[in-house]
Amino acid sequence: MERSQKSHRSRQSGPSAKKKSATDKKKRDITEEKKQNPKAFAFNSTVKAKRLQSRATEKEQRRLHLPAIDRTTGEPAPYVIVVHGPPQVGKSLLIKSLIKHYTKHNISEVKGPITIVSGKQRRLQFIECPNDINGMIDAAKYADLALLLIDGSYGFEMETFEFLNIMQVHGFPKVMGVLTHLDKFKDVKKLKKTKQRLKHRFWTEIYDGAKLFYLSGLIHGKYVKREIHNLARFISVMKFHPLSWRTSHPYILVDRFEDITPQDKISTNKKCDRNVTLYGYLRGCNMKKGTKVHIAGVGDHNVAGLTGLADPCPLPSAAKKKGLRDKEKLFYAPMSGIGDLLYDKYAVYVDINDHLVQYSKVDDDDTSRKGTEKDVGVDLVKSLHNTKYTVDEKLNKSSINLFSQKSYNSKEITNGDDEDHDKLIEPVEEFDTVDSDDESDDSAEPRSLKSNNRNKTLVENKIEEEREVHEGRIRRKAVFGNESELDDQEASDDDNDEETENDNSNYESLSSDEEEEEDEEEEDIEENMGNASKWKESLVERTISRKTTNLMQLVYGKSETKPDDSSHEDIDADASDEDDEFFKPKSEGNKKSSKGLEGDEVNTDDSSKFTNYASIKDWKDGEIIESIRDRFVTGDWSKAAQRGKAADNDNDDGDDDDDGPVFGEFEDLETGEKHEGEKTADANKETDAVAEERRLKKLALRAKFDAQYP
Ligand SMILES: Nc1nc2c(ncn2[C@@H]2O[C@H](COP(=O)(O)OP(=O)(O)OP(=O)(O)O)[C@@H](O)[C@H]2O)c(=O)[nH]1
Repeated sequence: MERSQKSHRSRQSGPSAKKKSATDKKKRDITEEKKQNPKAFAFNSTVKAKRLQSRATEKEQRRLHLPAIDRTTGEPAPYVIVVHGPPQVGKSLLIKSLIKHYTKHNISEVKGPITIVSGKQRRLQFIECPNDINGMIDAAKYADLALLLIDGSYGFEMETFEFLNIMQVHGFPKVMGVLTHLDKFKDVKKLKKTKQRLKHRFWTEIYDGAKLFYLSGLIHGKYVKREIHNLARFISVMKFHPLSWRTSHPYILVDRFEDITPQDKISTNKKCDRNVTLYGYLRGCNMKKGTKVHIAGVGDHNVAGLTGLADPCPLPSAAKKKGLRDKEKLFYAPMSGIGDLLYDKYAVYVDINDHLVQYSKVDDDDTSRKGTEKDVGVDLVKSLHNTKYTVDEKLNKSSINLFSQKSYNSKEITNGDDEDHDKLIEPVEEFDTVDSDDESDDSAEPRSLKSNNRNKTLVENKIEEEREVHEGRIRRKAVFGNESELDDQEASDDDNDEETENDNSNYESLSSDEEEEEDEEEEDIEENMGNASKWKESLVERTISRKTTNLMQLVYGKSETKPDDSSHEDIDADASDEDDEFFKPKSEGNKKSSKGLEGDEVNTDDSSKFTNYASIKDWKDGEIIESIRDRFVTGDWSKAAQRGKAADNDNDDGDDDDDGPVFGEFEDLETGEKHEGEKTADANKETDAVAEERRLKKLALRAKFDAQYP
């Protein structure tokens, strides 16, 4: 038997398909035609299509901005990038790493603004934000982008939130978070969890999706090249939207200053008025001659003259070519001692490299400076050092706190065996001066005692400040109210030996449970971060307590159309409660609420609406409703006293323990003077008759109404 061989399947695509003969091509054309599906790009689901469309529109809207008027003439001034963070977080190192990335130059120290050319059309000016409130306020005024450095191994510190608050006041510039010290984590899972936790917190504080960079550690004392590259790329392409106030006001970030007062003038009078030249890029709009200027931290001054100078760090030539050539990667940092020859109006300066001079703060203190001759540069730096000290001291003494503190009470320890001894002593002494309730022991204590050393201060927006000694210095940890609550709960719920929130490694304890599932993790984060669940709880409570009482129903009885049982019950319960409150002497009401606070049904938001379920009568019972009917205008007042008494007796049965004696008092007030009560009833007989008549009329009206609208 002959079997027909199965023919090869002809190729539909690829190079072999192209080699086919003309007839094949024809065939293929037909099949391709068939393949084309006219509905390929149509939508299947209308819901999905609608969602897609609205998303596209939203994206479009987000991209739209008010047209910004560009008042700048010539080359735009460099964008200012403020690097902010608590002490020792790695600000200088980040600036150094970024400068190295952009310019391929190493800088030994970061002092004052450092200008670099980052692209054909962009210059950047990096500046380290000082660690004091005044410095932060100034930085918030001129920052185009704020890099918020956060010590990942430690968590958020108060400085970050203080700076965020200041920025909110001065017009929020662009903000990016950078997590450092992540190499301190040994456990990968813990690291991951911490990253997530910090990211969510960061998002809550700024906006959902705010950029947060991770710097995983150091290589040869510098941050990882790849990570710095990514960060730099982000900064290079970032769009800066000008803040309206800034665009209409001229301002300068001074990157160099010289005291040009003649020497002889100073020698005759040390406190003479000085002439100072300030250099910097003019931003915002043009500055007029003769206007007064405000120098931050100095005051208002007259400008003797304004001169336009050659750009010390010009943009590369406009010739078309891709990228920057190394030659053009310019930078300018006069205060950091970088830059070659400097020309200005008064002189020409030749900059001598720092390592040739070698002066520093430490040498200064030791009075063994290496330079033998006194020179201006040394003096200048020395004066800068001095200024820095006084500002710090001033700040320490003034102890400004942005967040209001409910309690201020701190302990401190001294650390004898540490190389950072000097650093530690300084703030500790300062602490002594502000301590109100000091329980410190001056003896040298080991660092392991840090946990006892914590001190919590409640701040306004649910961020608590915890001062503690960490790595030989005092740090102000930011602890979030609900986070610590959660910790407490966890500590009490779990039998694990997890540390409580007061513990030193609180931060770690949060992420120490390794058996948790991913989704649980997410939940955990949610609870830690947002106050969502908390506020939702109180919302439900509030809604219940705010249910309006149907007075009409109470006075005129139930209508034909009954609301559903549960809500009816609620309404009645509330109403009875309020009535009780109204008809009871004050002491009774107070007693009730104080008793209630011990119970479970505490409405802490609105204690006036508090419900004591024990004393609730069954208001569905027609008899009980009848018993208070006469307490209203439409009721029969002559019987009111007696009925009231009956109702009260009912109540007495409910809870004898507490209410008994109080009700005696009540009886005294209302019905104790019985004759009087009767007397008034007699005297008002006529008015009662009128009231009765009115009541009947009303009842008739009601019946009529009910008949009309069943
Ligand atoms: N292990 C580790 N060390 C880091 C990291 N970042 C910075 N450091 C180190 O932390 C120390 C402080 O870094 P700096 O750059 O001087 O920090 P700073 O914020 O400028 O400090 P101040 O100017 O004193 O506020 C340096 O010794 C850095 O090497 C990091 O991610 N991991």
